[in-house]
Amino acid sequence: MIGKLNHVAIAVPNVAAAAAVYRGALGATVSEATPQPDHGVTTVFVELPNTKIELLEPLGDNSPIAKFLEKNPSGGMHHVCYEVEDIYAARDRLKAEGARVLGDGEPKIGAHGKPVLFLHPKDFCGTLVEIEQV
Ligand SMILES: CC[C@H](C(=O)O)C(=O)SCCNC(=O)CCNC(=O)[C@H](O)C(C)(C)COP(=O)(O)OP(=O)(O)OC[C@H]1O[C@@H](n2cnc3c(N)ncnc32)[C@H](O)[C@@H]1OP(=O)(O)O
Ligand SMILES: [Co+2]
Repeated sequence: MIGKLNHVAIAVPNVAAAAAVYRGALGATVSEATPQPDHGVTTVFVELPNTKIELLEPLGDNSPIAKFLEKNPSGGMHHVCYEVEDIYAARDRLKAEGARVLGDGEPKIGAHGKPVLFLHPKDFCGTLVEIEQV
């Protein structure tokens, strides 16, 4: 069911500083920062030959990554995103298998303008999993 690794996300306290590290020391191609108010984050994407790194900074008072950063003040690996062909079929299969789909269970439009869902880390080896329909 899951396909390519679309991105690995790193939550950071300051996305501009993190972007400068990737652009400078690591010599990567880095996007501009994009506020994503519906998701409570500001994102920067680092383009790699085979996938992307998503840098995330909290946006607003109820950011879903705020608590993660309290526990990891320097930042840390936050989630992985796998591609799926049909997000509704994937959701229904995951729910049938007893996995917890976060939020109201309805896909939201993510940073790439595609539908995304998140799955509870406790059901996936302690890793927050995002699925994105491509
Ligand atoms: C613009 C969209 C963009 C895209 O790619 O398109 C994005 O990726 S947006 C990314 C930000 N949005 C989200 O992360 C939405 C889904 N996340 C959530 O709903 C929350 O972060 C949640 C529920 C996973 C955790 O929320 P919170 O930290 O407030 O809850 P708890 O402290 O109760 O955590 C429960 C339990 O899970 C552990 N945890 C939390 N976050 C992670 C994580 N990133 N990876 C692994 N484990 C995580 C936490 O430590 C708790 O475990 P416990 O043993 O009970 O302490
Ligand atoms: Co993501």
